[in-house]
Parts: sequence; structure tokens; C-alpha cells
Amino acid sequence: MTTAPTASAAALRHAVGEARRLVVKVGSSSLTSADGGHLDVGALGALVDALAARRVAGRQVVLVSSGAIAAGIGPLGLSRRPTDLATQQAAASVGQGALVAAYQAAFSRHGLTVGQVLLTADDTTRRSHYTNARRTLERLLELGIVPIVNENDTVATHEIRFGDNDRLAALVADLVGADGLVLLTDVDALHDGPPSQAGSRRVPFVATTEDLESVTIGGTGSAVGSGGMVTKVEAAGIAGAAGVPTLLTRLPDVGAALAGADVGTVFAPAAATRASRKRWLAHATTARGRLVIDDGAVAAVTERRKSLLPAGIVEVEGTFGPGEPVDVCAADGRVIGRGLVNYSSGVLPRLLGRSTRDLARELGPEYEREVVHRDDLVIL
Ligand SMILES: Nc1ncnc2c1ncn2[C@@H]1O[C@H](COP(=O)(O)OP(=O)(O)O)[C@@H](O)[C@H]1O
Ligand SMILES: N[C@@H](CCC(=O)OP(=O)(O)O)C(=O)O
Repeated sequence: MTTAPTASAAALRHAVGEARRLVVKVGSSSLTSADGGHLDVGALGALVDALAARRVAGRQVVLVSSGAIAAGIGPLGLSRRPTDLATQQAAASVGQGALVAAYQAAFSRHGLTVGQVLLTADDTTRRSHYTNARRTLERLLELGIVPIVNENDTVATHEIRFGDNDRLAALVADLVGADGLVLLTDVDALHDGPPSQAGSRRVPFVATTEDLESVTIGGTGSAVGSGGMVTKVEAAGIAGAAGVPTLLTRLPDVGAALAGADVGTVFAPAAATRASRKRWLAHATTARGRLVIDDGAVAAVTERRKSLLPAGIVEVEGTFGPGEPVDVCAADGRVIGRGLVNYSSGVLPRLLGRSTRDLARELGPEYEREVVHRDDLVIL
């Protein structure tokens, strides 16, 4: 583990404002008209003006933009955000084109070119796809392009889907080694209760997760957003675990926020970060199944940092192949870790409760392997 110094709110605001490489995420609710069915070209233009100014000043920007589904509502003649997957995919197919065309038109007024990058949760779960996405983003940035990232909604399925773009933005911030993450939404900051509730107050600084204990964090307040503040706070945690500070505010305040003004909420990064591969395993992968383990195995993997052996596993759930991510759970269902499993869900059940020595003697030396090696296991 490497340690990062803890910094004051003002220093973190300054660091985000001065970031050499910044990831900015904008939510659907900030980009769509009051009726929720069309792009708000004025809001989009104001965002582009702020980002282009940075780019022209030599700083790099990756934009993670939601709004594909919302932008497809009007053109498809729908009255509200669709709830079924197939219509959401159709709306995203129509809306994503409109979204990127609007960005290209707005950035080209500043002499800048954009590149569309569509990712699925599967792309971040597979390590080779994940590193490939990093290579693409790096190359686009080297070429002076502004990458515009969104989930590939037209092919994403319910089982494997980001849904909102907050987590995706945090993963992208880690992926590109950003110096800061900015989350732009339709509310000025994190409040200590739902902002619709009278008396709720802005939380200007979240230094550690303890600061969140007295905060009521709710879901979306708009007809087009998804995830609400819950996924934004989680995203700040994921970025923070990679040492990246997060600034959350509303779109009209982006200029002031990047100039270091005391607006929005700034989240300090964690004081200690894990190795990049363990962060990928903890945050970027989607578990394909679960291994339920007994109390002795929980102690072995959490306290003594041992590999997980077949003897400690009591139940296998889900369908997975060797090398895929699975959640490791205690008997009460608590997820205690995530690991890359060495055996498929078809093979594992007959190994449970057995010692590796017996298994090797009976089935061959390849069965002496641990189920999850400690290097492929992250404790959550
Ligand atoms: N404690 C809180 N502080 C601020 N906003 C909150 C809080 N709890 C819930 N929210 C809601 O989260 C919403 C922002 O999330 P969301 O609608 O998903 O936006 P976006 O489309 O930008 O991702 C706010 O409009 C607000 O109604
Ligand atoms: N990928 C989807 C994002 C869906 C969504 O609502 O996200 P968000 O507004 O970030 O909560 C889209 O572009 O419509």
C-alpha cells in the first residue's frame, strides 16, 4: 500500500481546479430540457465552453456524459423515460448519436475534436478489455482529442449494467490516472438530507467516510436521472480509493468550481491506496457468482491473508468459468471479498470441504491449486 497525505478542502479544490488530467461526468438531468425529452443545447454549450477553455490551456479532459436515453425520448415520440430495457436501448441508440453530434458541434467552435468511447460493464470486468480501454483513452488524449465516454446502452443487459454513469466515471478516473474527478448534477452539492426536505444543508467537505454518518443519502430526484446521490457518493469512494479527489456540484457552477470557489462538495481521497490490479478487482469487475465460506475460512482469508482453499467453502452459487470474478461471502451472506476463481462452477461443487492433498491424490496434481489465490483476492 502507498500512503497519500491528507489535505484540506481548499487544497483539494485547488488540486482539482489545476488538474493536468481531469475526468468530468455530467448527468442526464443537467443536459435535458425541463420536459426531460430533448437535449438542452444551452446547458451542453455552457459545459463545453468551460471544458474547452481548459483544453485550450493545455490541460486534458475526459468527459463522461449521460443523456443518451433522455435525448432519445423526444425523437421517439415517448412521453417519459422508458422503463423496459428494449425501449431504453432504442432510445439510447437514437439519443447517443444526437448527443455526440451536439458535443462535436460545440467543441468544434473551439477548434477541438471529440472521440466517442462506449463501454460496457463487461469491458471493465475483463482485465484485457480494461487495459485496452486505457490504451485507447491514452492515445486519444495524446492526439489532443476530447474523449466522450458513455455506457454502451444499446448492448448492455440488466444483469451486467452500470445503469448510471457515476461508477463508470470513477473507474475512468482511475483508468486514466486522473488528478481529479468532477461530478456535475442538478443539485448544487451533497446535502445532509434530501435537498427537497426543508432545512437540509450543504456538506462542503467529506474528509472521511465518518463524515457521511450523519448524512441521509437518497435516490434520484428527477424523471431522467438514475442512481441519485447514492451512486455519486459511491463513485467518490472509488475515485478516492485510487487517490483521486472528487468535486461534486451543479453544471452552472462548473466554472466557479474549477476556479477553486467554495461551491459544491469536495471529497478527499483515501489516505492509503491499494495496488491498481486490486482496485480493478474491487471496483471494476462484476461478480459472476458467490462462494459461501465457513467461519474458519473467513478468519484465514481476512486476518491471516491466506488463499481460499476448497475445504473452507460450503456453497457455490452462479455460473462462472475459471479466471472469472466471484464474491466471497460469509455464512450470514455478508460479502467479505472478491476474487478470481481458479475452477468453474461446474467443477467446484465436488471439491468442497476436501483437502487439496486428498484432491490431488484422487484427481491429479492440477487439483492441488487453491480456489482463489491470495494475490487474486481483495478483501472488501
Ligand atoms: N443527500 C442528498 N444531497 C443531495 N442530493 C440528493 C441527496 N439525496 C438524494 N439526492 C438527489 O440526487 C439527485 C441527483 O442524482 P441524479 O438524479 O441521479 O442526477 P444525475 O442525472 O446528475 O446523475 C438530486 O437531484 C437529489 O434529488
Ligand atoms: N448511459 C445512460 C445513463 C443513464 C443515467 O440516467 O445516468 P445518470 O444521469 O448519470 O444518473 C444514458 O446515457 O442515458
